[in-house]
Amino acid sequence: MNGLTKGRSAVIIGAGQTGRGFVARMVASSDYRISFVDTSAEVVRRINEDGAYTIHYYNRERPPVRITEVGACLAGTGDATKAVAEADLVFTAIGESNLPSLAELLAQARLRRQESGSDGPLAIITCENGTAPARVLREALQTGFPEEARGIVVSESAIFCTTVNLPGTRLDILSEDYPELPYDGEALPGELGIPCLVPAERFPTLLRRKIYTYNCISACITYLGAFKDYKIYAEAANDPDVSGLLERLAEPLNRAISRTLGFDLEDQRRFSQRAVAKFSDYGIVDYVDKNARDVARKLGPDDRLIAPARMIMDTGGDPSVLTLTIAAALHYARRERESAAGGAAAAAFDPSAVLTGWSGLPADHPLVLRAIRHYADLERIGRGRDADWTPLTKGDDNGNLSGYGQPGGN
Ligand SMILES: NC(=O)C1=CN([C@@H]2O[C@H](COP(=O)(O)OP(=O)(O)OC[C@H]3O[C@@H](n4cnc5c(N)ncnc54)[C@H](O)[C@@H]3O)[C@@H](O)[C@H]2O)C=CC1
Ligand SMILES: O=P(O)(O)OC[C@H]1O[C@](O)(CO)[C@@H](O)[C@@H]1O
Repeated sequence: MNGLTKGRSAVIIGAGQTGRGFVARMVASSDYRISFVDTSAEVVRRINEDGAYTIHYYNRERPPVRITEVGACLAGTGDATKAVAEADLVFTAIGESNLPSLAELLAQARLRRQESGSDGPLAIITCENGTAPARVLREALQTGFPEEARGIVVSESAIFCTTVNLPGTRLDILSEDYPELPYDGEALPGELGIPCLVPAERFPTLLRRKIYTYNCISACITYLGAFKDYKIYAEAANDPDVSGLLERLAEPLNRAISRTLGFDLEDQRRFSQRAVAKFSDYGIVDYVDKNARDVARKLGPDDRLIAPARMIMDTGGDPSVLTLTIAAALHYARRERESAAGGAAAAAFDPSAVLTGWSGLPADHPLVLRAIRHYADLERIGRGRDADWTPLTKGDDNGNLSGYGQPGGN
């Protein structure tokens, strides 16, 4: 225990699977008191009633970790502002697209801090899957609260740890045994007193690489797996059609990322192989639907499918595995709309309009045209594990999928 850090306070905004199940474990290994802020009254109530919960590992040989003496405040209350104002370190784990909604809370907390004479900056670390979560939060702060923004430092981290709620419990978590949280040490210099937090340089580039490799591969497993009607994530990853497509994706993706972001190709290959190996591990029980949430975000211009597909095209590779995944993601979005509207929205779903709206690409962009053709291919083949995917997976003489030819063609 580091005596210098004794009595410090950490606030984790977002008491969900990552906040409660991973970030808290990273912080609990140091001498910070932990409190949560969440919009869910139910989660806040449970944390305050129980004051503790357990993180179990997929690897049953590792003893579970008990997180104790925790409390929580409901977002939007004075208690939440007070907790953030008094915090030595604040984490967010609420989803990148929700970050702008924190600007007011953080600005009020900063003001309160100043008024109470404690003038140090409010230090935030985002724990979100996104390509630029710190920028998203900084921009919201600067737009809405330019004065207070000057006293708020925003760093970002990369989450490699899979966590799921443990069914049948109030707050317990099932977690991968991941030991550390890498974060942007240039944005937040200085000793934090939390050994599991590892500062890294060039962090915005590292985070983009993570989203465009690890989360890109994950999105392929998820949406292709969802179209085949898998529920368990590792089963989807081990499906022969899906794993064959991942193999086909690996080289163009690795070359594109290595060239565009400046990583050594061999190192990039190992990085992507590790991701595939993890996602194929039946011991890490994760769910297709959990990974499929928020399709609009995942089809955004800078996110895990569109940006790497463009990088692959720009470096002369075949982006068809990604355009097929984009098509499967559109089918997922359509099914979500249908079930929300009781089936009524089926006829109204225009995949091209949805994709151009989310991705920002024009309707005649080669990636959009390919994805829309794949959308029709998938419709023809039909859902389920027994559908014959040979027309989609066999590739042409040049190794391109579906005979769609070279990049730039459609
Ligand atoms: N669960 C996982 O395995 C992984 C999650 N992540 C990332 O972690 C972040 C959180 O994801 P999960 O924990 O899985 O989601 P989750 O849905 O389990 O938890 C999110 C929590 O944030 C709360 N929340 C939402 N908006 C809020 C706001 N404005 N203020 C306060 N609380 C708010 C929700 O009520 C919920 O309790 C996301 O950015 C996700 O991409 C990254 C890698 C792995
Ligand atoms: O909110 P997102 O971007 O789906 O991220 C969460 C997912 O990311 C992963 O770490 C990898 O896909 C999953 O374990 C997790 O469900």
